[in-house]
Amino acid sequence: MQALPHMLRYDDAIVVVKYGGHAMGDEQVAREFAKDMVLLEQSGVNPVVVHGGGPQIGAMLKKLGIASHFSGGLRVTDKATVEIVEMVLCGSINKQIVGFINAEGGRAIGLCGKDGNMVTATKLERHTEGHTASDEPEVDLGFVGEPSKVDVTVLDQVLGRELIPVLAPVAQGSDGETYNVNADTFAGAIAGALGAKRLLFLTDVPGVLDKQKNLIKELRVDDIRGLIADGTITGGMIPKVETCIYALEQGVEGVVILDGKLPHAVLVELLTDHGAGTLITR
Ligand SMILES: Nc1ncnc2c1ncn2[C@@H]1O[C@H](COP(=O)(O)OP(=O)(O)O)[C@@H](O)[C@H]1O
Ligand SMILES: CC(=O)N[C@@H](CCC(=O)OP(=O)(O)O)C(=O)O
Repeated sequence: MQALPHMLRYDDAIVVVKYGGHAMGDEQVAREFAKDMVLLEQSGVNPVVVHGGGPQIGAMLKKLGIASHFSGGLRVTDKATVEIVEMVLCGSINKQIVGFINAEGGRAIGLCGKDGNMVTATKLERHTEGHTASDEPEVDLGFVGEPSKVDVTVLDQVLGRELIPVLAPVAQGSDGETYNVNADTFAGAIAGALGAKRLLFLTDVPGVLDKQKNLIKELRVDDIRGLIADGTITGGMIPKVETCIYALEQGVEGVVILDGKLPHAVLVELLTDHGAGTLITR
């Protein structure tokens, strides 16, 4: 009964769930995640899954003897690397998640940004090794893109028809090239374009932590800027909270960062009174 008011609140709402590569490491957890997506869909919510796969791309590149490194949290992506990124994200990972959802009785449809011109990317033209040091050498990230246009026509066709879209963060550039897009950024662009009620980031920490490593349950956009400035938020959490700010500015009502390894994290967050992670609002 505790879930009922929450189910009413999310009835027919779009919830974008970004499922990070670290969170999906354990098969049992991935199957539980798939079950949660089916339950949400059956409860009248419209879940849209955007998955990552950084560690899995890394493992495949290693197997093939292709060296890989990151700059400012993004993978430097040459021609050979982008082929593997597309193979791993749009191929094995996307189809594995689709399969897990289908195995739980759902009907998933696996797509990437290229399908129906959903996400068009432009080459990300930045940047220096660090986030702030201007004297550091410029790094060419190669085929790393940022979404420049989102066309939700395909998703509009899919949502509300008992289908669960599962999206891989690969996009086509207006130059015809294939681009590797950070999955957080991709999820933020999709959530913004769909006017999602919630954007959930499933990661490997309980949420945004303070300096004493305690969970911060609620944050406003202005608090985030302070936490970055004073060094509380660092590393991979920076692009994540920057995406939160972008999505909120695009009209998403609330963004939650939570631990994807927690059993049924999404259900606890959406359908219980206490929630599961850090809720970020405007
Ligand atoms: N204040 C903070 N609270 C929580 N995590 C933080 C914080 N600052 C930095 N981090 C780091 O951010 C990481 C999450 O980002 P990332 O590794 O990119 O996740 P994902 O692979 O799920 O996208 C955490 O594992 C943690 O090491
Ligand atoms: C440009 C860039 O860095 N792309 C990421 C795409 C996958 C991703 O973002 O996966 P996680 O969410 O698991 O980190 C990469 O190549 O690893």
